Amino acid sequence: MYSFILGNESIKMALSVSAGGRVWRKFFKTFNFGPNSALKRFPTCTANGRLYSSSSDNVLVSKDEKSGIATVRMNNPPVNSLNSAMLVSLRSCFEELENDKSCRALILTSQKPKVFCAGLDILEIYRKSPDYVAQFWEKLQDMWLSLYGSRLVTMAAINGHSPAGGCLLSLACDYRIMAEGKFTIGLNETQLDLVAPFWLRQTMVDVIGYRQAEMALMIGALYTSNKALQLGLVDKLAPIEDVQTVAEEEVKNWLKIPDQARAITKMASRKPLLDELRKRKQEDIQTFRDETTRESVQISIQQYLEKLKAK
Ligand SMILES: CC/C=C/C/C=C\C/C=C\CCC/C=C/C(=O)SCCNC(=O)CCNC(=O)[C@H](O)C(C)(C)COP(=O)(O)OP(=O)(O)OC[C@H]1O[C@@H](n2cnc3c(N)ncnc32)[C@H](O)[C@@H]1OP(=O)(O)O
Repeated sequence: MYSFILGNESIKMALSVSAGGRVWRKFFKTFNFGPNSALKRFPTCTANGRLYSSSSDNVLVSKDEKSGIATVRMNNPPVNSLNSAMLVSLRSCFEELENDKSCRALILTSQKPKVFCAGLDILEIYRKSPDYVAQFWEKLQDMWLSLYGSRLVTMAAINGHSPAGGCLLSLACDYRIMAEGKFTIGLNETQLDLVAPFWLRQTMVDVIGYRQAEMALMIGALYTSNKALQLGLVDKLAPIEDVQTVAEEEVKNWLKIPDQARAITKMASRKPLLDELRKRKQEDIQTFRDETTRESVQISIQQYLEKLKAK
């Protein structure tokens, strides 16, 4: 049912055949669309009809064959923090769905309600070697490129807290539905003495506008669902138990729009930022590695970890 990835060429070919031709080919040529990856295979994924998951089960994927809507559930207890394995699994799943020509949309959510994603696993950047940190950052870049650059309708069903890297995931999607209540979302990096990279800052500006983004980023603000809705950081609220259903309804509306026109329009607006990161990937890795391994930043991270544990 699910074919394993053969690389970028196969998706170009499959879609240009299935969607009948020239327009798709031109589209791919123009936008260098699809996974930006040298990755040819996933970590072992088992496919049995509608449900499959990565070998470590940290990302669970199910797909409704009739509608072409896939649901990607993050499953890395206790708080879905993004460690290396998680980043690789997410990217693999996004790419697999991207290359599945019967897939039209993905809903990203958490298997564990109340926490959508706690952001980067802080332990992955605490007292690690510069090389380790650099590799970790590249995994984040690649995962982001595959989600932000996806041809699919991408919907974040934010069923809980979504700080920092959780907000990054949501911002990479086309539409965000968040659980009502006491949950928070935002880019709180400065609170950890970290600086959000240019591509993340830009998505925040694109979504909520310059003034609000500048302020939010400087003070590392975490917003409640209501405030996030007011700012446009999320598009809709729903009771936590309904977030998934509301997301499915919303996706169905989006799928009334012809895929090709929608995807080309999306790519036209996202291409500059995608290209910019592809171009500056090594520079961005170097900055992250150098900034994160600075002793003063390591001390701030340690203090933040202690605060978290003491909570
Ligand atoms: C000039 C240019 C420079 C450029 C580049 C330089 C730097 C760039 C740097 C960064 C930018 C990258 C963008 C992303 C950054 C990040 O994501 S950093 C991570 C930030 N995340 C947070 O601040 C969230 C912290 N967590 C929480 O607030 C809460 O856990 C929660 C609200 C998500 C959930 O609350 P609870 O359900 O109450 O759960 P607990 O708090 O009890 O947590 C359970 C358990 O998990 C541990 N934990 C929580 N979050 C993390 C995490 N992010 N990483 C690792 N571990 C985490 C927590 O300590 C508990 O552990 P135990 O006590 O059970 O051992």
